[in-house]
Amino acid sequence: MICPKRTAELITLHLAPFKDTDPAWEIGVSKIAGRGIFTTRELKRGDIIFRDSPLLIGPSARAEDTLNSCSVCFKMLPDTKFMCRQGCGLPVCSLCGKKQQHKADCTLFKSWKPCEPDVANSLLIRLLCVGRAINLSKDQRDLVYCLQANLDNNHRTEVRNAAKGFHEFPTDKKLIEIMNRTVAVLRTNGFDETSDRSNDNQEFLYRALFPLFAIMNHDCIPNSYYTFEDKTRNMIVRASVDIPAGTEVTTTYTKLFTGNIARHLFLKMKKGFTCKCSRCSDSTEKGAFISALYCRDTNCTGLAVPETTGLPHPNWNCLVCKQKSTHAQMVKSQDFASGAISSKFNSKSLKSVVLYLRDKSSSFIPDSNYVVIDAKLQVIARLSKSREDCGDEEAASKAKFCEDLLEIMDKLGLGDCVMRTYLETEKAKEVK
Ligand SMILES: C[S@@+](CC[C@H](N)C(=O)[O-])C[C@H]1O[C@@H](n2cnc3c(N)ncnc32)[C@H](O)[C@@H]1O
Repeated sequence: MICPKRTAELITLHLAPFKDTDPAWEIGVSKIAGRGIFTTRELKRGDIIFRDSPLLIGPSARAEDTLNSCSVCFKMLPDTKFMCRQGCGLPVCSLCGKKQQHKADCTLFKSWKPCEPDVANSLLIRLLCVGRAINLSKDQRDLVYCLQANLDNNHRTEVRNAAKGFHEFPTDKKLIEIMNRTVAVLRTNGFDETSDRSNDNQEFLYRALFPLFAIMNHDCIPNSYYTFEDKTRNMIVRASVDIPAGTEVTTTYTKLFTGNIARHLFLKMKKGFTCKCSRCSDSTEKGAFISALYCRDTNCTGLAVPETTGLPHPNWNCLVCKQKSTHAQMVKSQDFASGAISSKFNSKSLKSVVLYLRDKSSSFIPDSNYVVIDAKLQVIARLSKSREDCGDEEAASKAKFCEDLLEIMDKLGLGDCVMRTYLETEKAKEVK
């Protein structure tokens, strides 16, 4: 572990523009893992803990993304003629094309001679965030190197694959090492392909490295949440709940509404660790029962929950009749319920989905299960855009769905977060 003091020095330099003379945070040794962030004073729910600005940022440009977003401001561009005319292979808007940032990017990419500069190539565009590390100052580079980098077998693939899109990609070992290291740092700490940040209803057109945020460890019931300032893309981290002085500040790397098994798998596969937080050690997830299914015994009305062994295929226990089931047996019920609910969505009538979730689905899957939660979230999102074929009755159900999800959040002990604000706002729209 790199010394918390040196990390704090470099981060303080990076955050100097915020002129925060009395920070509410400090970096220390964590009981969860390595370094962590701790409060220097008591904070109330909603208080700002820190602001952070991206040390590196670039288009996310994953294979499945549309590539016509500006590589500097990330605004969506028209579908055609969005590539830089200077031949660097990057999409850019006419305003940003004149900015210093694009000039530096353009010079760098042109020097590597893109093979097809007029064609948007996701591998090349995605590499921009990593390439920008080459032009960082010494202190900034030291800060990148100061952050944890989980060096798995794949971390060299990104640069190796993108290199094929250039005629003269650098062969200098030091430059390649900087880029590979940056990929690993982004994957471990950043808003990157491996992070599932849509949890809080926030979508990202970019990948970015926020260095102070990168020191925060994960908890499935975090005590902080983040939002972004529209214009600057700076991050603001606030207390979700009241936090005593000297407490570790945590965030979540997963969606808030996924069950124990799915979170375990995600954290293990994508982040390389096993979470041992209080939610993960409780098969009922604090009584929120997000993974729970009905007991397989048709004479029993109990809920079955997976054991908290951390295994991908745990045994399940009924909390009433104590019947044990294998994971394979329970997955059948889960798959049946998912199939039934998604076929309703395929029918295109939103009204029929709402009525199904309101009156029918609880006969075969508990309302607390994440499949139902996901379906309710989809209904809320669709109804917030348009009424489709729904009337007042379904609008009232939307308010009820928001209430159901807020209740689940309360059971989990989740305080303020973007999801809570969203659900409260959507509920208020229907309750006049
Ligand atoms: C974004 S970093 C967090 C800061 C890190 N502790 C450090 O010293 O730089 C993410 C890494 O921290 C560790 N980590 C974070 N939360 C954890 C948790 N709840 N349990 C175990 N390890 C965790 C994992 O190694 C993970 O890959």
